[in-house]
Amino acid sequence: MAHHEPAPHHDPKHGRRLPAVLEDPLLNKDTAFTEEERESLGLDGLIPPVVESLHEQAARAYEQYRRQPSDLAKNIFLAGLQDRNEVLFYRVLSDHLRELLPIVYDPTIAQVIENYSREYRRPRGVYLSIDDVDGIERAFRNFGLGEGDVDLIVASDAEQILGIGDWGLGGGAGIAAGKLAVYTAAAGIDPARVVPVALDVGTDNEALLNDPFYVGERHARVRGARYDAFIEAYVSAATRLFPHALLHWEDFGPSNARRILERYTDRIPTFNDDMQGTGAIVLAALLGAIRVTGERMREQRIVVFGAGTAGIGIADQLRDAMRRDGLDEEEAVRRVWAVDKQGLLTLDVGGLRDFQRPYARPSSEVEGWDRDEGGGIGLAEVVARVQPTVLLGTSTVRGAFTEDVVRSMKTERPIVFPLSNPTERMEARPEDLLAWTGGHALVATGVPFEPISCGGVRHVIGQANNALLYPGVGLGVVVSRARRVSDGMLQAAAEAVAGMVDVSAPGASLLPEVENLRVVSATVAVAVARRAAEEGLARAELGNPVQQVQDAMWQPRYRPASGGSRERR
Ligand SMILES: NC(=O)C1=CN([C@@H]2O[C@H](COP(=O)(O)OP(=O)(O)OC[C@H]3O[C@@H](n4cnc5c(N)ncnc54)[C@H](O)[C@@H]3O)[C@@H](O)[C@H]2O)C=CC1
Ligand SMILES: CC(=O)C(=O)O
Ligand SMILES: [Mg+2]
Repeated sequence: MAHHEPAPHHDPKHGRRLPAVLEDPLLNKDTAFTEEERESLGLDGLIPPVVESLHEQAARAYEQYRRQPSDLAKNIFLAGLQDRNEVLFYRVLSDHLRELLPIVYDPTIAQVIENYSREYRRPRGVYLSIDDVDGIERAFRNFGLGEGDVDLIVASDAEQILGIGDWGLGGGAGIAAGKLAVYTAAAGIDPARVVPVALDVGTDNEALLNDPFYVGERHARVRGARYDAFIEAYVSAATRLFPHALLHWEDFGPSNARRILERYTDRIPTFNDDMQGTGAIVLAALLGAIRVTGERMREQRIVVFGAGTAGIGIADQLRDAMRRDGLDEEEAVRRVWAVDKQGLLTLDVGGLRDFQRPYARPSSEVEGWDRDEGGGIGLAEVVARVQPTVLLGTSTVRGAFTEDVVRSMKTERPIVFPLSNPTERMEARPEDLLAWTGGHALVATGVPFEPISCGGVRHVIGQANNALLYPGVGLGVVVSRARRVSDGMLQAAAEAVAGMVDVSAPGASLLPEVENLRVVSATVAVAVARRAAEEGLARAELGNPVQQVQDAMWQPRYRPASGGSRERR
């Protein structure tokens, strides 16, 4: 190579280096660089001579994708594409959203996370360690974005990834990147203005601790004061460096999830997706379901199976919805029965968590109810006694909603949402729920399903996954520059989603279809931004929110290249 002219950014001390635009996935266009760009950027002879359109590149990439032998391989292929060329990655993802979302996100993301260290190829985002609290600010600075350059940060400590438990560093890195890919595909959040953050506090997962390939800190999870100090250091560095950013929390353990949200929700724009995003999307699905049954929100009797982060997050939002429909706080709380490992939560069961306590029932209410060997009141007994109209699953217990349990709901149109992810954690499969109820169950699930035929009706299964909601919330916050994420903004998001659904045809989905995700997200964003303004929380002027949301949405298309600068946009 010594006899060649040096490449534009050649530094002899460091050997040969490709021009920066080919190495930066946010700038790279590969065969789509025009003749003029190739000349001005010093790319002549470094790319095959053909000049292709994004459309042509996307067709090739999709062919390559289709040839991958497994879902995990497909995800790894797409991650490689994202690392080379983000515009092309998002073009392919957007063009085939329904097919690719389950590969980039739920359910395949669970496998990606379980295999993170073994399949590790290159870094993405910022890795923060509890063993180097002083390095937090440096890590963010090294990422290369300045004040005003960041709209959104997704952080996870991976204690409760989906329903698969503690996955340490790879869990945090994997879920943060996956959630952000959905933000961009669904709501056009600019991929140059986001940061995925893995908060590595150790792991209690023995398989990881003993895996020679594990890339995280090799010690047990740190808890208590040191944990809180680490979270505080993360929040203060992030808000100091990126004062406009929305801080999104994902897949924390139940006690930390709630404690962290409560600590910061009145101080900064922040939200917990598992508690609030899930609560709002389930509210949206339930609003659809009661339009079918013709009942009111305040009339529902709701059994929540799995009273953790998601379960109680949902309960809180449904309680608030019943209050808005005329019940007082006490009456609304009394229409929710929470069941966890101990069985029905009553005031006398051991191990009640703070956030479960409001839903725990007085013991006098359950006198004479059947108890199992351990003394608890199991789901079957609760359902038989309560005769709920709504049964929600956030337990991670596969198959917990048996035929007997569902039949004993005895209501004509049982509303049953097995929400646990990934697929092998679902409380019931939708085809079974429909078969057991002669097609009468109103079903929505956390993972996607193809439509199901039952009794001559084609049932479209709504995906009650927070992915249908949080991207629009994030976009609404970004556009309005909201100071906080309020309950009113989440309510507005839920109602906006519900308002997009027509449930009049038999078998209709209770939620909008994934193909329409960009429309859903834009609609949610407008509703969220408007509510932020009404509540005095918007820092941006909102003259025309519809247009402002549209203008803010990043599109996967190439922009004219502007020299070979390594500056991120
Ligand atoms: N569809 C969606 O958008 C979302 C779904 N989820 C799913 O919900 C599930 C739970 O997630 P998190 O709430 O974050 O976890 P979590 O750990 O906070 O909650 C799970 C709860 O289920 C309880 N549980 C475990 N085994 C049980 C049993 N045999 N009987 C009764 N209860 C039992 C646990 O004690 C815990 O309270 C996961 O599968 C997750 O993927 C979570 C967030 C969003
Ligand atoms: C969807 C989601 O956030 C979860 O399962 O944790
Ligand atoms: Mg989650």
